[in-house]
Amino acid sequence: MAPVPISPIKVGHIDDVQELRKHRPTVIPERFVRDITERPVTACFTRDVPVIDFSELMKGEKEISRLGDACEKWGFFQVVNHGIGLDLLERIEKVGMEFFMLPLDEKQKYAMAPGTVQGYGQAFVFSEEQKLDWCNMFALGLEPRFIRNPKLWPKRPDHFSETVEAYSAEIRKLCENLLKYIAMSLGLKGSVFEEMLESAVQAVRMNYYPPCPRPDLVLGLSPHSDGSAITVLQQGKGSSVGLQIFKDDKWVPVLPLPNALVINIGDTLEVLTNGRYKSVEHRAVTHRTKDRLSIVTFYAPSYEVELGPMPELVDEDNPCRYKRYNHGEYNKHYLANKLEGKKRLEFAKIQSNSSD
Ligand SMILES: O=C(O)CCC(=O)C(=O)O
Ligand SMILES: [Fe+2]
Repeated sequence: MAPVPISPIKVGHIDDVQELRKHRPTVIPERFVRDITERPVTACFTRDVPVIDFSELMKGEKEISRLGDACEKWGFFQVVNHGIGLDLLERIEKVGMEFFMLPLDEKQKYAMAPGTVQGYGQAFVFSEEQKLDWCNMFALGLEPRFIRNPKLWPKRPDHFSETVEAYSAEIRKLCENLLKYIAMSLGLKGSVFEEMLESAVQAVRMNYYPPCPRPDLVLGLSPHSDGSAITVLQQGKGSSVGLQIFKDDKWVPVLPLPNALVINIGDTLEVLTNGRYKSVEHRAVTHRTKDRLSIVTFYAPSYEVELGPMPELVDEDNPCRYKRYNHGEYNKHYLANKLEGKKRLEFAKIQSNSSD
């Protein structure tokens, strides 16, 4: 079922979760069953993830300071009145869902090769022992153009590619603007991040989580932080509640708000802000009867860029916590390791005795 490996990585047999669900609806293969400590508990700690009104950010100080608070205390927020047409949000969900509903052999024309992250399949699987996520993914590199692999752009469903293009252009503008306001919330010049990221890398990943007969035993997506500067996540309308963030030692669900987009701080922004705005561990859980679609855009620096904490955010009280590195190197490291909380950020950390 997995594509023919070109790399030496041995991932073993990876069940396609939608096919499993179709043909053996009550079976959960061992590779999906999590160790007790990793299993999601059903008790929910509901706390309201901050909501930022994008149209208010343009008006000045007050909302920008709320944005700063959300980045500092949560690392996650939902943005409303973001200016992206609702029809476009609906269209991307429609083509995304239609893609996942195609027959397996059609989707496998775009199979993700082991150890890579573009195409259809399960990313971040590196060994036969590793637990699998109850999820199917489809991912495409978008910008800069040289990261595109035209063979992986699906011919079906109709309008898939043009919808992805239109959607991604809008999301890119939103990312640029959010980074501008995030810089302003730190008292920095609005263009500072944009200048640092240079020609930003943008990728989109659609995650489809079929219902699972035992949501208590599996994870939809393993805990991780994103390697991006920021991530924009659209939760499908009518999808089950699935995204959870790790806050104050508890898993907190992000309850979907109609037409809002979820934004989170990635590892890169944590480094640039010297840990003032931290990336946050998050995961997805499944539901017994409902499925779920999420459409996720990663907005990250150009691979050539050298990164490190900004001098403005380093002083005697805030000593430099991260080394300088080439983002391309970090990206390789990120992609070569399984999803495991914030472990991959260790790459950039200067070891100290402090707790973070
Ligand atoms: O599906 C979700 O809500 C989480 C997706 C996510 O965290 C990711 O794709 O990096
Ligand atoms: Fe993520």
